[in-house]
Amino acid sequence: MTIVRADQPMGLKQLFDETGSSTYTYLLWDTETKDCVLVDPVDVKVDRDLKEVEELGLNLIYGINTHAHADHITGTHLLKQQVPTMKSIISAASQAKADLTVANGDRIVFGNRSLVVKSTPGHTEGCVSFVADDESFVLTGDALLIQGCGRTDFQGGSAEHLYQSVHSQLFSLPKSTIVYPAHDYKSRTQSSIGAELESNPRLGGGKTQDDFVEIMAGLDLAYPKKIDVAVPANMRCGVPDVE
Ligand SMILES: N[C@@H](CCC(=O)N[C@@H](CSS)C(=O)NCC(=O)O)C(=O)O
Ligand SMILES: [Fe+2]
Repeated sequence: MTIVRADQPMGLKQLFDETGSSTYTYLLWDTETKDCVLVDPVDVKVDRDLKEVEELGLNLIYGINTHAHADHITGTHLLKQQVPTMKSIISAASQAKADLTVANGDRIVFGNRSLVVKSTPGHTEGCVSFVADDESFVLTGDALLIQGCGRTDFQGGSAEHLYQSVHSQLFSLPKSTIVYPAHDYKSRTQSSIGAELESNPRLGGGKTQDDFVEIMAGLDLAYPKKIDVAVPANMRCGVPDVE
């Protein structure tokens, strides 16, 4: 049986990859049982992540990815080598390999705490977001970024799907829910559903789906530098190519 301690905050540490990807990795834990998960770990930051786990006296249960990333290799493979009991998790819709796959509505339980899986495709077909058991925060991956959103021009991306995902699955959360994205390129650390609903320049402030599709079609972004290496590796849970 899962006893949700919604009267106490979940342990949360936001960790940043300053080496190029500007990825936020999240260490979440049950403050009573010390069971923890890492969400969106980066390969070059695995030693830092494990040091955090050790210093806080935590037991690493799951290494979770919001999607098959295009800009960096996930740390889940390296984490599994160092913590063989840890299980990797990704969405079934991503079609990537992992020990466990999840779909909309599933609950990822660690100790007496949990994350609810929300299917938020559009940046990639398999993107999911994770809502804390008490709805105090949501990890949005690359679906919803602070005053922005994930691009929709590769990996089965679709501006129409992303608009629907954000409006139906994320903007329906309480306005007070804190938004923790997988990236920020301007040193911002968090937002809220209320703030994004009101002023996200792509998706908020009453922007229609047609407005959004036009905005996304005009972005003209350079492809991530590591995309050709990162996507195939991430489809294998971060296992590098073996020639
Ligand atoms: N410069 C970076 C890649 C930047 C990028 O494309 N970011 C993605 C998220 S990682 S798949 C994105 O969706 N950006 C949206 C935006 O509006 O910038 C690199 O080369 O690694
Ligand atoms: Fe991405």
